[in-house]
Amino acid sequence: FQVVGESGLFNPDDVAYVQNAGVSAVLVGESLVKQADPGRAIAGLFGKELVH
Ligand SMILES: O=P(O)(O)OC[C@@H](O)[C@@H](O)c1c[nH]c2ccccc12
Repeated sequence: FQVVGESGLFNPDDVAYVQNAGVSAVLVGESLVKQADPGRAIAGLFGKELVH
């Protein structure tokens, strides 16, 4: 089965933290809907800049 990390993930450190704890997917809500540019916010969460 898949373990999902959810809630309270606001930055790349948070995502890395739950990944280190063994999750294979993340569910992010608040930190994305508060961003003006969700695509960029997703890229930022995973430590990548979007090509533009
Ligand atoms: O906004 P956050 O803290 O990133 O959380 C996202 C998500 O985990 C959360 O919205 C959620 C997970 N399961 C739910 C079920 C119903 C409503 C909301 C949720």
